[in-house]
Amino acid sequence: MSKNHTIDESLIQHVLENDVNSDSTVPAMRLERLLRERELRRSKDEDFYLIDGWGEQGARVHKQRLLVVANRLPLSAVRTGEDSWSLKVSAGGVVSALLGVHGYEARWIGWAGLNVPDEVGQRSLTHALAEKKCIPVFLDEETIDKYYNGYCNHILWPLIHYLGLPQEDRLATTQSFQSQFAAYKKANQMFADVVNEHYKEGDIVWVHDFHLMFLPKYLKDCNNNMKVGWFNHSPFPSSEIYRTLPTRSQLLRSVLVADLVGFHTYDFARHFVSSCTRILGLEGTPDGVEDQGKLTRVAVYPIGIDPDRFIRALELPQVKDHIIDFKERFAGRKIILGVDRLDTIKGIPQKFLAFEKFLEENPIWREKVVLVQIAVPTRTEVPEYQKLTSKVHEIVGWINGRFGTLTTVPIHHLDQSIDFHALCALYAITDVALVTSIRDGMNLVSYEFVACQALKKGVLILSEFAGAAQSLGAGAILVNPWNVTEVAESIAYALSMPADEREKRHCHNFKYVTTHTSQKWAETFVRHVLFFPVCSELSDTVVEAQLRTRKILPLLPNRKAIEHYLQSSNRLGFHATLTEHVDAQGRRIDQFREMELNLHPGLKESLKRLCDDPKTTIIVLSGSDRNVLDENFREYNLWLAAEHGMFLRPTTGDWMTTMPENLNVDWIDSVKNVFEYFTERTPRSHFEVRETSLVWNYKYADIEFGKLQSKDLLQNLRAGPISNASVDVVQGEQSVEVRAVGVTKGAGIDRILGEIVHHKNMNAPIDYVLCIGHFLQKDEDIYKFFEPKLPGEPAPAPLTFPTHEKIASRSSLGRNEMTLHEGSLILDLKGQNYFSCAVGRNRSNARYLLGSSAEVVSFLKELADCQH
Ligand SMILES: O=P(O)(O)OC[C@H]1O[C@H](O[C@H]2O[C@H](CO)[C@@H](O)[C@H](O)[C@H]2O)[C@H](O)[C@@H](O)[C@@H]1O
Ligand SMILES: O=c1ccn([C@@H]2O[C@H](COP(=O)(O)OP(=O)(O)O)[C@@H](O)[C@H]2O)c(=O)[nH]1
Repeated sequence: MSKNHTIDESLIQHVLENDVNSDSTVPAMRLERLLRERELRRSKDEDFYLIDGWGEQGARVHKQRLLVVANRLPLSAVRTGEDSWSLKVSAGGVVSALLGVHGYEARWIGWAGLNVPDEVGQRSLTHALAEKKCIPVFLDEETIDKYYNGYCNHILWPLIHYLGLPQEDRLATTQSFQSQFAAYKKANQMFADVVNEHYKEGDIVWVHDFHLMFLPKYLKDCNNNMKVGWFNHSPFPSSEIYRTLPTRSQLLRSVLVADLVGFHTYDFARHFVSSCTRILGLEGTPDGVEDQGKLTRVAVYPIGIDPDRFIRALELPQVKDHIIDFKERFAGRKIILGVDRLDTIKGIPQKFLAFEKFLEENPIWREKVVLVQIAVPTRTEVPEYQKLTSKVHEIVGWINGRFGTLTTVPIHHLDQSIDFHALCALYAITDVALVTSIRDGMNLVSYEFVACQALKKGVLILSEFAGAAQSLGAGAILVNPWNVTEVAESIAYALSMPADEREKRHCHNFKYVTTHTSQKWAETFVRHVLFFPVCSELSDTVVEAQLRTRKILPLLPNRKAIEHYLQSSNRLGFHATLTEHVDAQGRRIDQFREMELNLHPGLKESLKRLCDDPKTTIIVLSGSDRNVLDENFREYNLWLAAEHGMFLRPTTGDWMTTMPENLNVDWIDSVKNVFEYFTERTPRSHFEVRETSLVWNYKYADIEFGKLQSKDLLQNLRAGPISNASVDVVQGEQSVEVRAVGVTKGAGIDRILGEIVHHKNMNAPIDYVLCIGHFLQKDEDIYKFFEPKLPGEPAPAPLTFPTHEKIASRSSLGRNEMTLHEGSLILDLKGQNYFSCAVGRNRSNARYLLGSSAEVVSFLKELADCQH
């Protein structure tokens, strides 16, 4: 950090301390000017800035002190003399993300990356780091070896990334395992000691990652009032893998002492909770893990980057110079970029093998493309990493030897880290970024690439095993890195992708990356350590997944349906397909227009005529809520039934509820959280919250991606919010709906009919029913309701008017005298005056089929034209 930087900061600090109190907004022009200057200076001096004690926007001063505790400090130290040090920004996503967080009075506690055995060294390094608000934990050589190289990187890291426990030399492994575990605990205690030394009452302690799973326990053992959050940056594997770890229970129990436990994705959180339930026998709830009344909250906080830092950097002269230089160097060739720590989880060999396959299959590209791979050395003392380095070199040599020429090599491989400016320049000029992690907590390289691509709009090929696949999957090409053929084909596709598709994909991701920042991630997590909204407890799940079918349907015999209609005198019509996503001209709205439901314009006139016939009662029965129906049908003389019949509105009059009194809807908030999470990560998906159900709809999203996301969403619902709730999960073609048990259109109809008969004072049975709809399987019980007898089924009990009391108990309506004899028939369809009709779906419990909404429109027009 430059000298100017320090003066600048202290000036701002001075203004803050003298002009404002802790809670007020700072309007002063002076401060604004200083902030602008600081921004300008930051963009000039990108070497390093740390969580700096106040808001990036400069609007509000937070006095919240935060102790960030991570194994690695954001600065790694290199000794240049007995008491002099050079500090360099550490590599890795945790550091990058946390460097983008502002607004806290923060201190970072961690290891500086080397052993400093002597007192002079420790004192001078402590001093040098203090300027950057960093506090070192000094680990001795043996602890570093056994804790960091051993237990963390040889045992835990491969295990949580699904690579399993080390298997070679079982006896030695077992012996070293025990001493490594002891060192792990010792190191955690050393971190705890430093935290305790610097802790002030009211601080929040934010512990990061799998290196420090014992820390929450050690801290709380000392001071139970300390607020401690633990966030895991890596995957948490399925309990089937995790349970192989000999020390599995102790680690889980220590983490559970924290006030809040966070993960990047729902999958990781779910795996953690199920490990606690299966291994420790504790109870998993929608909010976390419960142990004898004590709840540890477990939640999802997907990390982000500081996008502005990258966007601003592209304007810097140093970056522009790099861009010119790289463009010259790689002139005439498309650039594929890989940026990874040289880690076993990053799938670097897989990436090279896929690239080799691509070159093999696409000779025309051989001299027109280069794969630039930045492989940042990491954990170089660990044998697996040493083996990986040799393996990677061998593959690079092989491919370059095979496809290189006297003037070009296909793979430009660097075993080095590069500086921030060069990295930004590389991101900006890249055509295709290639991320092939075989497992990755998130993968921030993919976010950084997107942030730097506003001009070029290059393609991101992203492993489906990276946490980032859930957030950037809509714009990326998702691949299985083990499938080299698929990756090779994706490279070919990405290199020749049309500009409009590139742009569309890039826009999805750019929007996500620039709105889901590391700042927001940190603010949400820290706020939740202090306060967390707790959901209520749930019971019983039912999952409806398959569309069960009866037969292939015949087309609706229009003539016959109309003839019977004309002969009848008390008709009932049900419709559920009157709304469509259409524009004013009746054209179906495409993916990139508005998503509001509108009454099909071609229907308006005929619907009006049908509704106004006194012999006909029309009911629109929908899953939508009351507002949607009011907006579309206000002007018509028909009945509206919203939320699958839970609410009913007569032709004239107000909405009433037909909802059973004991209906449990306590689960709605927790389901909403899951829907919100997936909606944010699935562009063009949306969800609706109603009083008795919620629907997540991905009809307008990319269908492939929507399907993938819906699978994840379902798994996460089942494992969490609805694991014990009285709900039905109904999968539509492109939707997932969660409803209170028993809410179906068929169940609704029973109550609705009673109301109508009563309301209209009907004194003759209904002698014609037309029921048209595109129903989910769950709602197809409506067809059966009117069906005298389905083939192979026993005849249903005849439908009669319910008693006065029965109706009154089902409804909130005030009641007049019944006009028909109780027990007399409501329906008199004679088996032939019933026309149930599915729309656009071949297999259904309906009797007939209409091919599309347009066919519904033309049939109803025909019907209206025939009546007088
Ligand atoms: O400190 P090292 O041993 O050199 O390792 C570097 C970091 O690697 C891991 O990063 C993870 O965090 C990223 C940000 O959340 C995430 O995007 C990535 O997928 C993870 O691998 C590790 O978890 C960190 O603790 C290390 O510092
Ligand atoms: O030479 C380099 C190349 C990359 N990075 C950074 O390393 C981080 C890698 O984070 P990611 O989440 O992708 O994976 P991790 O290394 O944390 O597992 C990114 O922020 C990169 O900008 C770095 O510091 N030096």
